[in-house]
Amino acid sequence: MASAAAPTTFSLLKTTASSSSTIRARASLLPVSSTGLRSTGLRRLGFSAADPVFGHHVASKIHSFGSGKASRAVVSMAKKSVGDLTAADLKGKKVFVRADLNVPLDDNQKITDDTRVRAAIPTIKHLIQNGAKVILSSHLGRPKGVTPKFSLAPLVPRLSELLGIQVVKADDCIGPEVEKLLASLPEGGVLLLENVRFYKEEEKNEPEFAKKLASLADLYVNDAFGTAHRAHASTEGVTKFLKPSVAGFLLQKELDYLVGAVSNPKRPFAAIVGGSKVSSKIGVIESLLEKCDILLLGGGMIFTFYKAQGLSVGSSLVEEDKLELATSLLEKAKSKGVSLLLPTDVIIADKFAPDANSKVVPASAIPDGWMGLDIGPESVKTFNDALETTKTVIWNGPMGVFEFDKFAVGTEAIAKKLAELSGKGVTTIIGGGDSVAAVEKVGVADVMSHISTGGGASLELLEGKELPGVLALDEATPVAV
Ligand SMILES: Nc1ncnc2c1ncn2[C@@H]1O[C@H](COP(=O)(O)OP(=O)(O)OP(=O)(O)O)[C@@H](O)[C@H]1O
Ligand SMILES: O=C(O)[C@H](O)COP(=O)(O)O
Repeated sequence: MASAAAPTTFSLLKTTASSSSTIRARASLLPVSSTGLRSTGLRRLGFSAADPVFGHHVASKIHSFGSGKASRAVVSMAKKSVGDLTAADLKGKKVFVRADLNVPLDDNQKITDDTRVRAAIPTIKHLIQNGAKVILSSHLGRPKGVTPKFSLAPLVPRLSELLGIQVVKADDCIGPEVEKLLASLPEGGVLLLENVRFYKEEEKNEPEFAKKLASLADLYVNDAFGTAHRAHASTEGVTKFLKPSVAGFLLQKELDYLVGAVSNPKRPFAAIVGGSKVSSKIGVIESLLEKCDILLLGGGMIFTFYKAQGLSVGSSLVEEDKLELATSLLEKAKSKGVSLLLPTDVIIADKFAPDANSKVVPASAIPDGWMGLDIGPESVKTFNDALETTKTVIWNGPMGVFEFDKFAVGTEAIAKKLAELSGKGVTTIIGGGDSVAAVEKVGVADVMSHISTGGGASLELLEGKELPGVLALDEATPVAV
């Protein structure tokens, strides 16, 4: 039986960089000088300190992965960028922009989190400032046919405010009404199409529907990172009928961090993986084990690892059919020379509820009838000490049931630690989903190097999968900066 008195640590840190041949999202890795890259690269990507989402902190850090003479940066994902298009390419042109404006709305149809709207702005601004006519498209929710509560109408005021122009809204996404509104759209104007998922053909990626969408425009920009893992008509099909088809600034930034910084990190590189179940994170853990030096595990999945090591876990969440897998992941970490840390103490509860009785116990001493709902203070300290040594950190999945205040301490402590490290120049990447919600809850989202706007899409990228919405875009001509 493994001792629970100290973190389960395997081997020393790796010191060599992983091979980039494992990256399947086709990063274009170009050599750069240690100083000359940043401002040029940033201008090329269209970021500025004034951007609503990409503030100075993020802008000043992007594209500085790696270190020393071997320093290399991901200039693009080998995809043509909207930043490559100038006024000569754009003036008077109708540009179909697929964004992910799938935002949460309250019962009064008010946007409760506008992150995705703000994230879409740099691309749209670049286009309108260069005289293009922007046809803006998105889905919202998962409607089955035309469903008023999934209309994109609530997006118009916020988009108009952020862009500083009145956005025009169509009641359809194809057809004569859209064509009429487009005919009267001025250069620098934005026409927001209705929810593209009101047509079942969208998710079926039907070529005839994609062709109709494409027929509205002269060229295509995909900036919908959150939907890039879907091969739908507006994310993939449309590229077959519109050239050029290029990546927007948000899509590029997501790829630069979630693929670029992760596959070519400044080292030591730590990955923190939490969440509920190990089964939903197998791909992510296996992929990160190829790249990281330190792996910290938290969340509900740790109990499957404990049980695999012969510890009793009370009524904690356990996936009985994943015990062998947990053992093989521990062995894999060891063989790869990755330092894998499991929490040594946990906060346990007598029921799954916000008002449960709770106490801190060693991971080896969870009594029957109690369940682990957070990592304990000793583990937080051990994790923080390990993180202190790093230069790049990626985090996916909460350390505990952070929705209940009593069990949010471990998750919040990690969020605060990453914020502190970010302030010291460590590249900090929050890989989507609930960890983003946790970082926002603590109020430290602004200081992280990158907060992904994608849930499923970011997980798939971290698993090393190719995203159809990215693959479909035109290849870039590599440019040395
Ligand atoms: N010890 C635990 N026991 C049970 N559930 C837990 C535990 N720790 C964390 N969770 C739950 O895990 C959930 C998040 O897990 P998930 O795997 O979905 O993470 P994620 O990848 O960040 O989110 P998403 O799936 O939205 O991308 C949270 O709702 C949290 O309450
Ligand atoms: O919110 C998301 O993850 C994206 O907008 C994709 O939405 P979907 O899971 O409904 O395709």
